[in-house]
Amino acid sequence: MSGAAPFRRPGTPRPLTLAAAEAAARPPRLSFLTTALPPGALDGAELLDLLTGRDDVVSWVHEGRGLVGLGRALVLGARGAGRIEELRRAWRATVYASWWRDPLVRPGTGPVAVGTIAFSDRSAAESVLLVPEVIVGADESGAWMTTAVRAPVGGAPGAGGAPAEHPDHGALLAELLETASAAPEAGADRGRALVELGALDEADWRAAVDVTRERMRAGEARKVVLARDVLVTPGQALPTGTILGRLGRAYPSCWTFAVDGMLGASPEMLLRLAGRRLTSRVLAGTARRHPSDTPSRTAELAAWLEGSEKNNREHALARASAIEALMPLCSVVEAPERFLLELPNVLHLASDITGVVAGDTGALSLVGALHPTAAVCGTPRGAAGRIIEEVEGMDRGRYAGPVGWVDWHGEGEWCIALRSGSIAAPGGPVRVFGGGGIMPDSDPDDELAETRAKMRPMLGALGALPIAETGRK
Ligand SMILES: C=C(O[C@@H]1C=C(C(=O)O)C=C[C@H]1O)C(=O)O
Repeated sequence: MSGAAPFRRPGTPRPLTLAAAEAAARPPRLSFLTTALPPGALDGAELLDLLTGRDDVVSWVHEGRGLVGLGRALVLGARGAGRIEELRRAWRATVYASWWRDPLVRPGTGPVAVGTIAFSDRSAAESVLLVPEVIVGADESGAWMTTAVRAPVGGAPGAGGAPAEHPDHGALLAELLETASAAPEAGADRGRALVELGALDEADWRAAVDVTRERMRAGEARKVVLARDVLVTPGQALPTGTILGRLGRAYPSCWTFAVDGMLGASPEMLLRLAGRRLTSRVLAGTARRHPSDTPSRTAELAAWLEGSEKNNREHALARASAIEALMPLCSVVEAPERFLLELPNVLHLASDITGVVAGDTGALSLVGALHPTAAVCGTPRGAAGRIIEEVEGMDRGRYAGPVGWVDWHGEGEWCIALRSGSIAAPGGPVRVFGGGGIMPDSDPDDELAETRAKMRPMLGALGALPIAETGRK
């Protein structure tokens, strides 16, 4: 055990856990209260500092802004092919049945649920939408707090109903800041982390790449994204919030996320929907780099990647399939030239696609339409999905699935859960994932090295890399 108690305010009832289909039919009633935090209220603390030393946390932080949360007021769960649609309906019904007060009305204020969705329709892993008991958010205009509690029985639904008792936001923030400053320093690792093989060892994974190449050469698919996993036991029990702080400091331009034990620092924004405007970032095509590379070495790598025929083909397939998926949903789609995205562990070919969503399609419906993209599954989707299932030898769980948040009117932000791992029990071992797009002319050794580079953010945060390779500051 990590020694850090999960967040639980005295007197709060057990979290309400419901199957999404049941919640859609008989929605739970929550009460949400958002208040602005006064300027300077965070007292110099970063959002992720509020999670240090804690388990049962949620996170969605990019360049120091976003949402962090604690506890669970409600958990909605679903499995199978209809999981995203069931969760969407359940959340919509919950919002309709709930009371809230939100004087700010900005993205991320008011009722918000965070979610993590299994990659495959056939996964044994549950897909969830979770409402934290407390959220602290920050954007360029300031910070806020939202609390969620169960609504009293009898009040009318909707924003006009009876408010429930909410904790005092000022006192709650003071308590969070105090616990954060008392939490042990996140820097040093005491013991050595143990890294064990996952579903396939390295030789078997290279053989899986071989088989995949053969099947592609025979015409079965044009691109297939294969992944592998390792099991990491940190040298000391690490609370989830402590791991997140390390990820956020080492990879600030990524989205440091955590929902229900799935956590990581993803560079790939599946979609952001705000004011009907949609943004989606497609990453495909990768060069590995080392944190100690000189600028001229990085420039060489960048030139190699931008000129690599194989990587450009791989990127073009992923980009085209994202545009194709968005066209029927948007009145306008724009896809400017691809660019180079630099991260501490890898360089990627990247395309930022923007659009204006037609009608009232919400973020979760768009997630359902886009997932799984060619960047994490392949082209054509059906054939690539079959090959993955047959050769990868594992259930991906929520790895490479959508992770993000949705608000009261269906807008929100969703990434693809990459550079990630899953924790089954607080303080316990972490299953870390990494994958890469396989093309008919891929080299299995290169692809294996690429998966290692993509595991580096998580391995570094778990103390399983030499310190020089962590990118940690
Ligand atoms: C599959 C992963 O990454 C994806 C595959 C990429 C590639 O093959 O070049 C690049 C970015 C991601 O879309 C992963 O990080 O595990």
